[in-house]
Amino acid sequence: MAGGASGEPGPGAAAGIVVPETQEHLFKVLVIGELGVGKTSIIKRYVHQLFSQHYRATIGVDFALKVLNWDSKTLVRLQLWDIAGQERFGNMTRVYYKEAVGAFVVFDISRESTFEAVLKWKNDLDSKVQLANGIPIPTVLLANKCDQNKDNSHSPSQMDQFCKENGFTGWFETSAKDNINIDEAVRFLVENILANYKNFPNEDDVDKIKLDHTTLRAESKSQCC
Ligand SMILES: Nc1nc2c(ncn2[C@@H]2O[C@H](COP(=O)(O)OP(=O)(O)OP(=O)(O)O)[C@@H](O)[C@H]2O)c(=O)[nH]1
Ligand SMILES: [Mg+2]
Repeated sequence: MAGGASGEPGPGAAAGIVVPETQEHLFKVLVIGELGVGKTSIIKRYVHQLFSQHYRATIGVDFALKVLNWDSKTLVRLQLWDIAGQERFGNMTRVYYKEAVGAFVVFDISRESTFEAVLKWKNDLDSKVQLANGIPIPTVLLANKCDQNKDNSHSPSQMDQFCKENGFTGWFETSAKDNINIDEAVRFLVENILANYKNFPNEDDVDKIKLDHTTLRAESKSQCC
């Protein structure tokens, strides 16, 4: 245990605690797409289980945090960046996209023009943020407001093809109103982010975990002594 074969007490033992073996990840995830497609509503539904019909446009960027007990050894902190639709015409997206490891591009199935803008968002994203190995960050397409009538029907196989051709990891029909497929879409994105992480661990993240454990020990010490 903490003392090890040498008989020397380990750092956890010195502080009177056992350092947990949980891996922690902090993932920055972007939510982008045209005005009014439901980005804020999807995040509110996912994080707070709330929905409102009332539309208040996001100005600039908003944030939400969701902590996921992914499995018995993995804790994921998802930092969701809710970027205003009107930012596509601004010049801040480069700043907002920095260090993101995953993204959702959202459109509204009842407004075809928002689907037409999806590739503008995807191209903007890919030109401004990549993984350390230069490949695009995993990006999931969300066809939101699936509780409404469709403006144009793209069949599932057409959507599959669209995703394949344009570098989307996958797509989901969602409804923030009726809570359809939102948990599933997030789970799918996180699985893909974690798969990348396993192949190319991000050193900053690893350092942060080390720091967290050091802090934990320091805090425990200050409490007990
Ligand atoms: N029927 C229906 N309405 C939705 C859904 N999601 C969002 N809405 C409505 O669509 C409107 C816009 O939603 P928001 O979440 O504010 O849209 P947004 O993408 O954050 O918009 P910006 O902040 O301007 O970029 C609101 O009136 C919501 O109530 C949905 O799944 N179904
Ligand atoms: Mg918004």
